[in-house]
Amino acid sequence: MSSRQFFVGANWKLNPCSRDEKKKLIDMLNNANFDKNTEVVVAPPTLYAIAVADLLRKDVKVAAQNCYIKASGAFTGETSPTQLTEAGIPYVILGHSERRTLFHETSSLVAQKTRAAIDAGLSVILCVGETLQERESGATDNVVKEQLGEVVKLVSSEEDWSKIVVAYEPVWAIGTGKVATSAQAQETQKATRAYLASALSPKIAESTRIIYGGSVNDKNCRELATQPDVDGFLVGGASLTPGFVNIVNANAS
Ligand SMILES: O=C[C@H](O)COP(=O)(O)O
Repeated sequence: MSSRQFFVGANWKLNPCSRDEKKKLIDMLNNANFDKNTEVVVAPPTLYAIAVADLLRKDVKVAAQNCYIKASGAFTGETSPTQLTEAGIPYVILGHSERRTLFHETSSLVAQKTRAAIDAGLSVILCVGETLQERESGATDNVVKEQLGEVVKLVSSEEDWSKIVVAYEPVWAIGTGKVATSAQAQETQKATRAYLASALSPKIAESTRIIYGGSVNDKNCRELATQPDVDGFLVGGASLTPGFVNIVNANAS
């Protein structure tokens, strides 16, 4: 049994839009019975991050969904990692496939953001994952290695990696209802851990949490959670529903 703490992140993406919806989600989280052994992190839209952190129970942490590589300057529309730290936001999601695809973020930029976020004192949920075409052509492990490899070039110490949670999110499973099988998630996450062992060190590989994201819901989470290299989840759509509580508790006995 691994000593890694189970981790469940809620990625609200660009939701909710109304104050009422936001309040309902916060009430749902504040009234939930969460497994005490699971670390729970909620990523609201950045505009709401401070308000959500103020209203949320203190055993649930808040993440931003993105940040820039610079602390300040003429970068219209961006959020700086230093500003997040100053605002008391401890986590940031970086490299989400929606950012890579819709906003053309390269693995190199994601790596620079990861470096900047850690330098500013943030912890990072670092997303990686392949497209359907890449999976079908047998390129999954290489795609994940390439994405992580850029980060490894800039972030290599044990201390820095203790601030990173790797989220394996196959692009074909995100928001599609097409969850990876537990065998597929385990196979890729095991290979990802093996890559971290060879590129960094066995110690870093053993202690880094590798979570799964992509159509996780309260029905499929328990089976996925049984896999030895699945250390938790990054949840999109289902994090906006009451079923999220069961996902947080997927690893509880
Ligand atoms: O960050 C979360 C992932 O994009 C998964 O989203 P989903 O659970 O809606 O498939």
